[in-house]
Amino acid sequence: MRQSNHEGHLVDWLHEAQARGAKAVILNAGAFTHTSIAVHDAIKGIRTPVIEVHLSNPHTREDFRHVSFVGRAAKGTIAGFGALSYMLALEAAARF
Ligand SMILES: O=C1C[C@@](O)(C(=O)O)C[C@@H](O)[C@@H]1O
Repeated sequence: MRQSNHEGHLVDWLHEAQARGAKAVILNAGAFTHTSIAVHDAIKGIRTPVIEVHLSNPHTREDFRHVSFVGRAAKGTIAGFGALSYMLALEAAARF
């Protein structure tokens, strides 16, 4: 598990995930979810499936959180279940 406040780290780690043969990436991109074309393009640029995760359900929050550049590129999204969102994403990653 990795954490960074820097968008470029997320881009680099997505590329690294493919280079290292990761089975999947579970990604909570935080506020970059709603702003980052760079993260969107990195997800599109790798074959490794990316599962978008959020603790909260962004669709029940402010309008600006209703757009997800990550979600447009991800295999699927799990949101709104708090920490359980990560467990559900792990379960999904293990099954495909
Ligand atoms: O940083 C965060 C947290 C979040 O990704 C979540 O896990 O609920 C949802 C985002 O909208 C927000 O910017």
